[in-house]
Amino acid sequence: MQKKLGREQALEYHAMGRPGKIEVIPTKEAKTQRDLSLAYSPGVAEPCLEIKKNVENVYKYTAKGNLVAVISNGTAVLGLGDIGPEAGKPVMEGKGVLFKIFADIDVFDIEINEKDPEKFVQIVKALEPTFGGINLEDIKAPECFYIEKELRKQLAIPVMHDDQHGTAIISAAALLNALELQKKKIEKARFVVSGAGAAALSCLKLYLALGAKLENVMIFDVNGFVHAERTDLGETARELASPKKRDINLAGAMKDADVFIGLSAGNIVTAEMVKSMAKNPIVFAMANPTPEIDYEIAIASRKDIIMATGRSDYPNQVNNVLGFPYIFRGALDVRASAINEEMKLAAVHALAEMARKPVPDIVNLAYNEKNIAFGPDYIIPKPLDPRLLETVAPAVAKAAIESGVAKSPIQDWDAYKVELNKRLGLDNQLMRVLGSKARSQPKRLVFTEADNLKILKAAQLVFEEGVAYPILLGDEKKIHQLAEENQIDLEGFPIIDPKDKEFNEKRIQYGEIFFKKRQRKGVSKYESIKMMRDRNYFGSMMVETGEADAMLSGLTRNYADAIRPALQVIGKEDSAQKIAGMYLLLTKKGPLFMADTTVNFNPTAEELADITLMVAKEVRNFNLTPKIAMLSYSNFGSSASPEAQLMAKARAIVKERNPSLIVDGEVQANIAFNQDILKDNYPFSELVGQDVNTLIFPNLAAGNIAYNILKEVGGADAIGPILLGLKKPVHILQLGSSVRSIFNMALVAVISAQQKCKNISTEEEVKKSPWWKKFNKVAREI
Ligand SMILES: NC(=O)C1=CN([C@@H]2O[C@H](COP(=O)(O)OP(=O)(O)OC[C@H]3O[C@@H](n4cnc5c(N)ncnc54)[C@H](OP(=O)(O)O)[C@@H]3O)[C@@H](O)[C@H]2O)C=CC1
Ligand SMILES: CC(=O)C(=O)O
Ligand SMILES: [Mg+2]
Repeated sequence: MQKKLGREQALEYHAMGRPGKIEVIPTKEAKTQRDLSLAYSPGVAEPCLEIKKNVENVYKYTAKGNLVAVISNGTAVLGLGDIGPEAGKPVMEGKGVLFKIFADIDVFDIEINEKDPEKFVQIVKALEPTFGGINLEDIKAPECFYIEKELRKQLAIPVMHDDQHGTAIISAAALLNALELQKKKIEKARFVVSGAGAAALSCLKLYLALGAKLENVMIFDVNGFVHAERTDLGETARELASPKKRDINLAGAMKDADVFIGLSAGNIVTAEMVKSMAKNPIVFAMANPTPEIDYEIAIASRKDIIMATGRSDYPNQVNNVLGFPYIFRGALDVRASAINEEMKLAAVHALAEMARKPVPDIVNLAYNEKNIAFGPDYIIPKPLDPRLLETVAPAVAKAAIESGVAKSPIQDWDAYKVELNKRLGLDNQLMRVLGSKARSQPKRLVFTEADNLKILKAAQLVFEEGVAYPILLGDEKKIHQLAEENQIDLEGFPIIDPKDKEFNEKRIQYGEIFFKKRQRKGVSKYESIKMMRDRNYFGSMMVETGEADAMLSGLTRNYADAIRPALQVIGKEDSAQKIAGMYLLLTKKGPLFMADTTVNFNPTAEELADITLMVAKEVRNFNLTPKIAMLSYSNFGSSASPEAQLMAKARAIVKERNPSLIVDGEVQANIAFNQDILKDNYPFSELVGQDVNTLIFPNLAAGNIAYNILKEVGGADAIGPILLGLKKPVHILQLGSSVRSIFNMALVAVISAQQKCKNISTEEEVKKSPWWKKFNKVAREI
């Protein structure tokens, strides 16, 4: 149910906070006077002199080895044409983001105001000392061919024009698989290529290297059939042009063709043309953002087709994001002096083979599919597949070594793979897993403060991301006005104002249920019904009665007021147990779960044990094994104070109740994370050899202070508070949370609803459930 993005959202995404998508972050301490003397003058002179003595030392003492320039002059930006260097900058920044998140490569995006190829080459050449590699991007043909050829000749670092070779590599991998599935031989296949630009001609060259025959190829550009007698062709187009002039157009050429390759412009191919192709045709319509033929039209035109586009919203996305991060990763890691044909072919085969292997669950989850498997709808790996890095980068690195362009060959390939996976960042992976898990079974989520702009934006986001079906509580008029003022499309979500007379009956029904629960706790029937005018009671009751699956509240209320209704209406999982609050911190070292940060001020050892066991259960919900440190200011009995003994005692109770849980303490936080000290001084500890991911604090003050310091000073993202111990998922947001934090909490709420409320799971069922039945406008739109 993922929705198309709106213009406003795209603009707001780029403009919000610090404009643009990137910043520079120092990698060394630079806080004290000493740090500064090392980072800059006088200390910095030492690496300068070492590099002066031997220029190769630049890789040892500077960021060059992991730094790629994404360079464009904005003359062929996506399929938008010559829009200029400034207008191309968002694409180049975006590419920087993809390099970073998929392969941990740092990027400076450089937009150059120069169309003259010779001058462009001179400018880029002069940048060589700064970078470990150069990714040329969105430079139009035929200039791009000359520019890349010259730079490859003149520079000793890898240079790749991604629109040419990235596209060629990915589409070639997809083509090999499609040909196999369609039982066609590349040598015999008849190709029609639409476009004679950077991408199209390079793709064709690579297909020829893989066995395609030029005599079986017909190329078309904006002026029609590309043949040797034409005088308007660039050098590369001339090389590949048909030797004979023929009176034929695209439609004529496509008759009986086996393969159509489109890298030109949108909507230039018709269903009739596809119908006229040979049996089992392959159609790659890769123009962005509009393909040469619409996916739906193409697949409706015949059953035996294999169809791919450059878009993420259809199967078989042939897009260069599958290549450039990993190709450069492999090239940088062996200090390759170029990206040569061998390396490109290695990437092609690695990608093609990867698509034939069974797909891990995390990929199925990420795409909300049950069983992605090699076949007509899956001929190329998916961009969110975490195996791409450990598959493509080593293949490229190996080919660089074997073809003699690697200056720093890799010795230990197993260690290299481990290093690559570390680069992916556990926190990124975790967020992807959470997103995927939530999307696999979206739930109905009540937002009690829907007359707040941040909540409305978050509700829109969770719906668009396919994470949840929002139910909005609040003043309907106010909500609509806010939505209108801020161009938020409410998609017709149910809007319920519990105070409205329209909901009299519902208030009575909920009030009676509530009265049964609280009648001996000092609440009268009249009061019970009246209390249902309060959105927190009403929302909690929706969850309690199964008319919704989870609830988010608290953005504008104090914690105690927000949590009370949930406790009274829904109650605890186990009446004897405590409830507790946990935070998930996404730190540079990976995710850290911290408790209790929000509910229990001074828990006893028994209560701490309860909290620890609840946290352990929740950590497993995140697909992680809890490795728990019970924190204090002393280590394993080094202090006899009651405070220190409290944590040792809590740990003993936990072990008694769950002997297999990895948990130890009392221990200081720094020791819990320092394997050397642990091994040397406390070899008996269960934490030796374990990456601690869960911290239990002796009291609320310590936990709360610690997570806030990590967040504010350490720059960690905080998700929480995640309320533990309630029968059904209700989470109380922090006062003033950002839209992103609310979204993250929605993921958490949906995931726990998946465990706790298995009743509603499919879109069909949601449409039938009470609030949607009532608001049948939504039922139509979901
Ligand atoms: N899916 C992917 O990963 C990628 C997709 N692309 C897409 O491919 C397209 C081309 O990009 P690129 O090669 O960099 O750009 P170029 O400007 O280098 O090439 C565009 C080519 O398309 C031709 N063309 C334009 N309109 C038509 C038409 N109506 N009929 C036939 N040919 C036409 C042009 O002809 P002429 O020269 O005569 O004007 C030119 O040969 C873009 O849409 C781009 O988004 C590009 C890279 C990667
Ligand atoms: C994907 C890409 O690089 C392009 O469309 O230009
Ligand atoms: Mg491009």
